[in-house]
Amino acid sequence: MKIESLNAWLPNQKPGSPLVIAGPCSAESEEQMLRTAHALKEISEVSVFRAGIWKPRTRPNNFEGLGEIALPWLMEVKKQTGLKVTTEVATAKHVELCLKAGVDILWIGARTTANPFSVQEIADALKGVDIPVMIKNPINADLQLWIGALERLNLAGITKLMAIHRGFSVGEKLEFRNDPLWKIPMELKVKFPDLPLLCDPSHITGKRELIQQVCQKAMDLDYNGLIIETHPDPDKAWSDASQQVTPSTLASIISSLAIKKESSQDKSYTNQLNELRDQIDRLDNELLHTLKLRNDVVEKIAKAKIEQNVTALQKGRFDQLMKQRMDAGEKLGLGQDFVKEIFDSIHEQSVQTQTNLFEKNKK
Ligand SMILES: C=C(O[C@@H]1C=C(C(=O)O)C=C[C@H]1O)C(=O)O
Repeated sequence: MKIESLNAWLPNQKPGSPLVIAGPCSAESEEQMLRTAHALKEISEVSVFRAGIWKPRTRPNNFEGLGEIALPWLMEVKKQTGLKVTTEVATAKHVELCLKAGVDILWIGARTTANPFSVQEIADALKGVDIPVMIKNPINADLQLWIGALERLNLAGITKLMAIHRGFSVGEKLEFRNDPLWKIPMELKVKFPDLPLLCDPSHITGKRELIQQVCQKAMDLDYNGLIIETHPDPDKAWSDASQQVTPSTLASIISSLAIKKESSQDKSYTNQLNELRDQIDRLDNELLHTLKLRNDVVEKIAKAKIEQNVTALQKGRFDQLMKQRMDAGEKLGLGQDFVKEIFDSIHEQSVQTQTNLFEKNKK
């Protein structure tokens, strides 16, 4: 993918400080938007104003956004405050209306990203247009679908692309509204290092009290920016009331953040890091060696099972083993989920090794 860096098209963005996009979940009135925008303008880090005009809702008969009539209000925000403005588009018609009005940045929502037909329709409507587009992760935990949407826009000639991490629907009751599954955006960042990545803590948490901690985590993971729902009177918001913050809360969240740099040239730091990374390299090699030894034993077990015509999977043994490993891990201060994930993966591979040998032995 050919992606332009943030600074190439947002020249006022201070290098090293996060891009902050803020504004209400939904446009409710011109007065509400201007009031929010004027308060946001006073926060120097905020450079883009957001407001939803077309709202995809899970169930019918909920507030679905005011639609087209709110577009001139967005433009009035831009005129009065100088902030760039952005809204969500889900159809070619939305794109056409936004382009006609002069909206600066578009975003594609999580439900739309999940549907390649819709993404392609938007990409086609943007052919030959030079406008930044932000793409939220699909609601389901599918990195390829997210990449696919970015590629569709990129193939249509959009090079000012950004990804927004808003968490994933996993259908379980969680502390957060959407499961962040941090490893998915991290994989995206490693795969496309030039692609700016923003965090949407409002949709991840669903609760305003948890927003600060998620913002800090995003900064610790080297995200390029934040998109945070902000409302002058959050409890009275027409949508997503519990996750919106006031402009003054937003200001204190932003000023509380410890912004880290990507690297440091400090001599004693680099020396220390090199030594510690040597240790990691050695330990990882030992881990690999141990895994190879374990695999040799698994192969011996497979041969014994072939003789006796016994199944590869032994649920009782695995349950017992997992319990013991998790207890032992906990005593060592390792997280239970971490230990479980590792042994699940080792076990899956082990069973696979055995069934491959069973198969080979048949021939
Ligand atoms: C290796 C075995 O086969 C499978 C793999 C296991 C493992 O890798 O530890 C454990 C139980 C079995 O499901 C075994 O039966 O011991």
